[in-house]
Amino acid sequence: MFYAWKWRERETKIPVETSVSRAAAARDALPRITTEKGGKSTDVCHDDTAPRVNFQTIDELHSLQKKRSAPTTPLRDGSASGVSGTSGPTTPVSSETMLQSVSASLASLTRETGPKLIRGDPTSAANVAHVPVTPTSLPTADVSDSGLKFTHILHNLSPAGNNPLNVTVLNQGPNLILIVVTSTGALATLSGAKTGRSPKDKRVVKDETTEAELWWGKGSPNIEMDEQTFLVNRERAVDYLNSLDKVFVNDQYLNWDPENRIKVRIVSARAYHSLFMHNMCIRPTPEELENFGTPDFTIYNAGKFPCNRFTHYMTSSTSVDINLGRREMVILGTQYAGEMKKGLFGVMHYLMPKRKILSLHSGCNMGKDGDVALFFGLSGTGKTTLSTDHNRYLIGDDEHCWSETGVSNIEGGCYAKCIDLAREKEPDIWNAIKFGTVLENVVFDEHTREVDYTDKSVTENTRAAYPMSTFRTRRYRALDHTRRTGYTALVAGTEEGVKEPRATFSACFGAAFIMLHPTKYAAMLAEKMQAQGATGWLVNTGWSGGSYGSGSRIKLAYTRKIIDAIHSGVPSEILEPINAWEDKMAYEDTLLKLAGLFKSNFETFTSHKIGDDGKLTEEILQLVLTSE
Ligand SMILES: Nc1ncnc2c1ncn2[C@@H]1O[C@H](COP(=O)(O)OP(=O)(O)O)[C@@H](O)[C@H]1O
Ligand SMILES: C=C(OP(=O)(O)O)C(=O)O
Ligand SMILES: [Ca+2]
Ligand SMILES: [Mn+2]
Repeated sequence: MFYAWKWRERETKIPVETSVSRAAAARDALPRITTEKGGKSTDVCHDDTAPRVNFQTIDELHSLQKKRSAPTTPLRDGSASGVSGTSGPTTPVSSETMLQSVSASLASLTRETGPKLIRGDPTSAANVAHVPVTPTSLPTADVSDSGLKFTHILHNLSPAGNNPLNVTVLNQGPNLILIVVTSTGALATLSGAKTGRSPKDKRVVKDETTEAELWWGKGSPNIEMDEQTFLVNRERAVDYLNSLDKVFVNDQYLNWDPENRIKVRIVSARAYHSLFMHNMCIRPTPEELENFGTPDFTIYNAGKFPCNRFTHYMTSSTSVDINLGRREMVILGTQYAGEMKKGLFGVMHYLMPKRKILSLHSGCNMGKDGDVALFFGLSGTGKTTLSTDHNRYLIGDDEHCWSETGVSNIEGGCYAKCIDLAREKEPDIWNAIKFGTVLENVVFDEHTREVDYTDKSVTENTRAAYPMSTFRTRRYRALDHTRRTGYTALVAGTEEGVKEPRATFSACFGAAFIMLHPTKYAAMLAEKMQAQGATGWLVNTGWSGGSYGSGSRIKLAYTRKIIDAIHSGVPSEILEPINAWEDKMAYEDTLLKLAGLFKSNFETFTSHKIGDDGKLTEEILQLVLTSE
């Protein structure tokens, strides 16, 4: 059984041949299901009441972000220096249709049919476009205060032009974390207490369909919740959003392949989240926006507003909930913007394989001759850095789809780690940090507003989110040759609680985002590599010359040279890692240890059968066992 998504579903069969060589209109609410109650998932969930290392209060967090300095250039504190812009809507979308659609998205499931909406910024009354809205309900006994007021909708704002995002940003009030314009024009902000993703707080609704289709249990990133609990959290987020004076709404696309793109709506409380998704998702043209219609998937991002810990399945005040049946995601108790993009990536990991399209956690670029390279790796291994190559066209830095016709980027922007970012080392990323770019959790000088990229006071996981239009790019391109490079490790910072690199075998170089069993993606990868004659390379972008502690991270310049060598067809023998280790015995020991970890990790997958006869599982296992 498939969910009734609005697009044409193609017949999908999991390919069974392998061998890696050269390689809908709203679905009715689901029937309530019963799930095991009690402490089933206590081993995977965490308690976030542990004291923070760096800050205890919002004021302390703010003071971490601002470096003390002597005021050389007097700038007026906080306010709109260097910022201009007028308020009011500029998108030519049919206002009434959009408002009705957003009102339906924000409707409480238990009270009014939808909030009363007005376009524009309430803080600039003169410029607000009042659009007549048909009253959704007359006051009755169950009406709420939020049903009596108007909510201002800031729809598809962009950072530039006549749009008021920049002004809006600075007008969020004293209790909220603000955005500050830095010396390059990039907008710096804080994500609050959570500065990385919260995989232990991610929940996926288990219903009769997802129970059968998704990967559950040991090793899986999908921690179950039931439909009813999802609705409780959804209502919590919607009620919170409806209590606000203004709400940001982004209507955008995912996937540059026009045949396989989906329409997403992001409803959020903070300008920063709206601007982040404006940069990260594909931006519709005014005409496309006019005819946007009903989104295929909606995110309700309540940001800092927490979940209720007395709610079933909740083990902290953060909850990131995905409901594939309702085509909705709810975010409570975290403002880290990466949750939104990676949440949508999970949705693509569910939808695309149904259409025989392989979703990939990878960077991607293309040479002048049309050769395509995919860079697989967990967070911090270099997908963004290495796919941003001055001599090649950037396709995308993180999320791709490999279909029969080519590789396409899912997103419209990049999300670069910027710890220790330097102009000389990474000029392209450096230059992308300008007006419109969102800088998350970086530290800047309070007077000059120059960013200090070496400063980890807030977090090591500092980020820059910028639109792809910054680079020479090819958005979508038929595939000629694919070279595959891969390495996996878990670096500090991107996930809460990870403080130093850890050896890990993350299925598909991104187990946190997959929805189906890893062997399904593995089978598709094997088939596609074989069909396209793709070559795979394992490139170490991590420790060289010894383990973490004694060795050091291989220089970025050298990694780039190795990748250049791969592109120009150098023989693989010269790229032997043992040559870099002085202590050959230590190398052998580490290798053996790693092989042992790899083998025991793989045992998780041996029980899973693909296809009717499990032949593919056996073949993959055979490959693993003979490669020792
Ligand atoms: N040899 C190397 N190869 C790739 N990145 C490196 C290397 N040495 C250091 N780095 C740094 O590691 C980080 C890689 O992060 P990023 O490219 O954002 O990873 P990902 O996109 O895979 O999460 C960057 O800060 C980069 O400067
Ligand atoms: C944004 C993320 O991805 P990456 O670190 O791979 O860029 C993340 O994992 O939160
Ligand atoms: Ca987190
Ligand atoms: Mn990245």
